Amino acid sequence: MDIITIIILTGITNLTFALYSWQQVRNPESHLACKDWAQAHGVKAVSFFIYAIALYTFSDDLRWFANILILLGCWAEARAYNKLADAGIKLFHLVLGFMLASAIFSYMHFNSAPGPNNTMIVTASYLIAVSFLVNVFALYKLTRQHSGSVFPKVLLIVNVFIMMLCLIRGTLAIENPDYIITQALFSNQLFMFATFISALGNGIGFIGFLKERSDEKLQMRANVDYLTGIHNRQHFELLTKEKLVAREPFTLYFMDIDKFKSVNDRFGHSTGDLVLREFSKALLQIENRFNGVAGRLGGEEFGLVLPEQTPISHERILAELRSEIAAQGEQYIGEPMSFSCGACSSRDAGTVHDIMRKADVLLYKAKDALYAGEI
Ligand SMILES: Nc1nc2c(ncn2[C@@H]2O[C@H](COP(=O)(O)OP(=O)(O)OP(=O)(O)O)[C@@H](O)[C@H]2O)c(=O)[nH]1
Repeated sequence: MDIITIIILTGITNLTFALYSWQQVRNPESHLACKDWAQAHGVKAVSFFIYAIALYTFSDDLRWFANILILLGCWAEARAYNKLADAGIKLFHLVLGFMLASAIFSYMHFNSAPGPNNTMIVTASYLIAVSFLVNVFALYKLTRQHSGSVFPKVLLIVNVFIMMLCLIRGTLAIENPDYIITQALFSNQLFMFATFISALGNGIGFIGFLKERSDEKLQMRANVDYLTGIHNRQHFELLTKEKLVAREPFTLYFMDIDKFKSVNDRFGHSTGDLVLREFSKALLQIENRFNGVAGRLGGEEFGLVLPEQTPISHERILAELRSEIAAQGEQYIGEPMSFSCGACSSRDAGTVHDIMRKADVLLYKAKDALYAGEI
């Protein structure tokens, strides 16, 4: 395959991934870096197409322009990876990097022999390697942040590979003055092929990472109650079912905050929301301390699953929770608050729904008793 075909293929690959990433910008779950990455690869795609035309027409000016665009694409890509990893490199430094690289490249281009030549191969290779070094720095941080994901590692390997390739190519060109004449064709073909592979690797790594992250966020949304951050009803039921299937004996508590409507009516919904969030925090602490499951089942209704064996008795845990909500009531509405509770052991019913139904019946008995003034 001749070099111009490989360059065009590389351009098409960059363009395809750029369009996909650009389309993801509208996805509310996508990362902010999506837009920068799409722009960078759009610029790279254009630069490869211009480069192909430059080689075809033997135009030095077009070759210079294509190289400046390649540098711009590379530094824009560094910006995207920096944003993705929150690596802390300032935009100013990236712009400065691009300006310096363009200035050095332009100076060398206009002061060297016309046509592709040894000096320009060395200059372009080293200058591109610098921007890949920035990518490597940001991607190394990304791999540390997401050690469980394979995609940052793919991106890191691809970027180390292309950076090394640039350095080797530049060094070969320095050490061999005949490089351009004897090896250029083969070496450039190999180099462009490697650039094509790296475009593929970068695309697959980045898009794969984006998809993985947005799936994780969607999963979170599906499992977590939006207001309080604890499990929603569906996930609470699923986790409870897992305990039941694993035959881990437990008791399920159904809790309902008393007279919550009057909190909303007298102090406003934002205070009501605050109470719900604070109560959820207390439940979450219990979940973590006792390997339980806490969830918001509806408005001001909550579920708590506690393993049968806990270091302190369930009565004490519930008493702690009661004094916690009483104190929260004092703090937020100036009077103690309370909740009513119904309970059912996993030994007393066969399915999660049966357990919840039985606990619910007992909860409403407790409510009736509360209103009847019996407790
Ligand atoms: N602030 C806030 N209020 C909510 C939310 N979800 C449900 N509610 C309110 O919770 C209140 C529940 O009222 P009720 O079912 O009468 O319960 P209650 O006033 O606690 O009465 P009892 O349960 O019988 O003690 C309603 O006013 C709902 O508007 C929420 O997300 N935020």
